[in-house]
Amino acid sequence: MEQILEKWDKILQEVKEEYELTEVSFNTWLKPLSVSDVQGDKLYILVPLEKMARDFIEKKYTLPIKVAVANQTGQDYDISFILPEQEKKIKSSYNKKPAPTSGTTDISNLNPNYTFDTFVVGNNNRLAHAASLAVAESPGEVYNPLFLYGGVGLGKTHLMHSIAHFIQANRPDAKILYVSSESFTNELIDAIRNGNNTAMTKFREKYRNIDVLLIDDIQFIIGKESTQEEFFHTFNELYLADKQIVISSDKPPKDMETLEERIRSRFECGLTADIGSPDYETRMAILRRKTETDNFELDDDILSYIANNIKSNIRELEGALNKLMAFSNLVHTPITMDLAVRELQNVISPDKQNEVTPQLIIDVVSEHFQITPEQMKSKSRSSEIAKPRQIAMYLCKNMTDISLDGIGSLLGGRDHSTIIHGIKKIGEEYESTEATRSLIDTIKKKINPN
Ligand SMILES: Nc1ncnc2c1ncn2[C@@H]1O[C@H](COP(=O)(O)OP(=O)(O)OP(=O)(O)O)[C@@H](O)[C@H]1O
Repeated sequence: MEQILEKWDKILQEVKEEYELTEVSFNTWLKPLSVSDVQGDKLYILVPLEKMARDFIEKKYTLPIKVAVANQTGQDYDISFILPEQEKKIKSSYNKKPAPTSGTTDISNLNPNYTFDTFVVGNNNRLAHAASLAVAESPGEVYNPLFLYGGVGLGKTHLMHSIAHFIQANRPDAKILYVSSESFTNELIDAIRNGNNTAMTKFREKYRNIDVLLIDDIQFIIGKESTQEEFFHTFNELYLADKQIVISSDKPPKDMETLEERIRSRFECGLTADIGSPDYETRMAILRRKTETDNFELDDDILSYIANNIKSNIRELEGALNKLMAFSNLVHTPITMDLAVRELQNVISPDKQNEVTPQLIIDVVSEHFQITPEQMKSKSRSSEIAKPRQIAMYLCKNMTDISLDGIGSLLGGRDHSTIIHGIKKIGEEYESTEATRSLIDTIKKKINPN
């Protein structure tokens, strides 16, 4: 809540600038708005005007504000606009919710949209997804602990919330606790600060009297001695009682250098699954699913433009789409490629997307065939490697100015005649075979969507 309050003026300014609102529109619709409350991932915005105005603001500004809030705070919120007479009711109903006590389920902090149904499975997350589903189906029985790791914005939290939702739906009696390692630390510090045994006992009861504990972003407890110590005992107690533990982190246990050895070895005794960067197909599938869910029509070329230019972070991928949706909603205009390029210029660097280099071609072809660029450069003559290599030769010749010798040296020091042979072979297949033509065209689009 504090973070949003602090940034509120900036959030409104961002909407104003992004959508080029006039002073009159800004002063009439946005300026009167204020933050009423934040409850979990719900942001309540107070509209001190009549209902009609509220409805208009809701229709026109929900997405722009959602995007600006996400940009300014790094978090996604569901936005609700409320009238003054609703404010009291919302606050009191939330406050009535009992604070989680020992042994109760506390998943009020889960995002309802993060479920297995909305999670797109690709090569980058197949193991992590399968392991999460297995754990959700049989908590405490298969992989314990389940340790999920991967870079920023790749779906760790989404999978953890999916596990919690699934268990809650199928085992309503199970006591589930989802918490970030920061909250765990803060609660512990509060209990210690309280200085009495009751506070500490309460803390321990809360964390040790449950069936499933999901701790997100465990890397934040590293180096905090008393938190590590407390976590170690919590972990042991749950583990010995066959209770399910799911942990996420930005790196695997072996790379968490300052993590105590005894904790590291506990982490490694279950299953460790990583989530990598999504490939082009997965990025497209995620974008398509989101446009379907939000009922937003967007040309495949534009989706492909986004998928080609935002590669390593799904949060940013979704952010780009949200931006286009907000824009289209606001100006009631279908999004064309030109508009998309213009609107996303701060997210996607225009120079980058046009620059087709031989290295980019090698990377994209490798990714397409799921081999590594090193394999492409290797001596291997197996058809799984040789064919992609020849395709890379052909594309380098057709899409860049590089010399034949240059292609040869990039592809593992191959001589001139090998490169000519490869280019000729694929060129002939392109002319004579429909399948090769469509394959090459698809890869070309991945390399340069324009
Ligand atoms: N495979 C996927 N299918 C659909 N949506 C996904 C997928 N992976 C990630 N997302 C979406 O991307 C966004 C970021 O994911 P999430 O918050 O789970 O990332 P994270 O790995 O926990 O990031 P961080 O390291 O910042 O905590 C979320 O909106 C999530 O729903």
